[in-house]
Amino acid sequence: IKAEELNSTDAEEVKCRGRRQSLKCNPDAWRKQCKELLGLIYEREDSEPFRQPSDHLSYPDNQDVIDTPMDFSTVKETLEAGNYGSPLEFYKDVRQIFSNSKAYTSNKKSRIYSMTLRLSALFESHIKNIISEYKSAIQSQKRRRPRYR
Ligand SMILES: COCCNC(=O)N1CCN(C(=O)c2ccc(Cl)o2)CC1
Repeated sequence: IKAEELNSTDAEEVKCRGRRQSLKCNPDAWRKQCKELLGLIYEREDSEPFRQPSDHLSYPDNQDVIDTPMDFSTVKETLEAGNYGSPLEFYKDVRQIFSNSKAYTSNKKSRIYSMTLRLSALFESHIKNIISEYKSAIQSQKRRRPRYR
């Protein structure tokens, strides 16, 4: 069979199988990428208040009870234990950290809250590519399922 006779999905698959597992085709590449992203976050002083679980109760202006506490050490442990099934689950937990801080503070100018704004800008700029590469790696692994009427 000639390469041009393959349809796009098969061609993708052949491309992925043939080549050593490059980032594009490797559905597990996201774990390492998320670890590196966490490293970037830990380098930022802005992450300091979020590296450990916070005792929310001791903060006077706690508007809402935080029903899902989250912090970066918990995210790090979950990732290193292999307990995230996809970068989307990682994304969900990290976003929880930022939304807790927002729910937490009464004034949007609070110092701690402004730290999460800078952190989430950094996070969002990196996580986008990790998730889209993951989705395309999954696509190229998928066999075309025959459609049964
Ligand atoms: C040194 O770190 C100890 C653990 N962290 C911690 O206690 N906190 C971080 C989470 N947090 C807030 O996001 C927040 C928003 C507005 C106000 Cl105020 O606080 C409350 C305080």
